Amino acid sequence: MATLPHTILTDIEGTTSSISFVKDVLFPYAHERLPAFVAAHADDREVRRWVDAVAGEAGVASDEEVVAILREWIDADRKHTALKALQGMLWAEGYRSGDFTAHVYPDAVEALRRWHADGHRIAVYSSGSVPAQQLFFGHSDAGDLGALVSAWFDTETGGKREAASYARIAQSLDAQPDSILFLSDVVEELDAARAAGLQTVLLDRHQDYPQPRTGDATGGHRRVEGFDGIDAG
Ligand SMILES: CSCCC(=O)C(=O)COP(=O)(O)O
Ligand SMILES: [Mg+2]
Repeated sequence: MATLPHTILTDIEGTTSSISFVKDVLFPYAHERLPAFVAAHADDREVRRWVDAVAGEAGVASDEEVVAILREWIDADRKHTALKALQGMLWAEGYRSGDFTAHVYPDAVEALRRWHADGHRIAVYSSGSVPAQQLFFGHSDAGDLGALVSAWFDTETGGKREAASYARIAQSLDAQPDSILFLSDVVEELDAARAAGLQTVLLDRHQDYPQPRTGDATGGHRRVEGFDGIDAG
């Protein structure tokens, strides 16, 4: 990339961080603790808000039914805003008690630090809720990376496969779309970002995608295998 755009907007799972950490550590942690968590916090306003939202959407009445639905959604990797908000609350306990730290690829840590030091603005757009994103970067394997990120977006801004979400993010960042580079492992997300005028790069990490996505499978997006390839080419 000849000149790196001023703003770098990055996805998390499969991009800065391994899919396996999310699927094999975070999701099982939430799945196991969800019933006790909802029972213990049933009167907390934020918990109630999301539990009631799922109950209304699914047409069920009891918290136990909602919990069963949420656990099915975890197994199916549904990127539902209510699930993501509740997962974030659950993971808070795990990070604070030191049960795990968040995986961030060393090449991503190095590039994020370098871009930040060079004056680039770094923003995150993930299906994980904003509080979950902040916990993630605040408790990474490489320490607290939260200060590197100056803006956070989740699906309350809109779905990651919808061009309108990226237009909203550009507006919120007060930036021209083409001054933003979006990094993701998901071609459909990159397609949506490109349709909104953003620059795009596909992360195709061998650990996450053992079959390289080349040719048509890249969707015409520039493909790299790690963050060190982004401002190298
Ligand atoms: C930062 S929260 C953990 C990741 C997560 O729950 C998730 O759904 C990640 O999706 P992404 O949009 O970052 O691929
Ligand atoms: Mg991803």
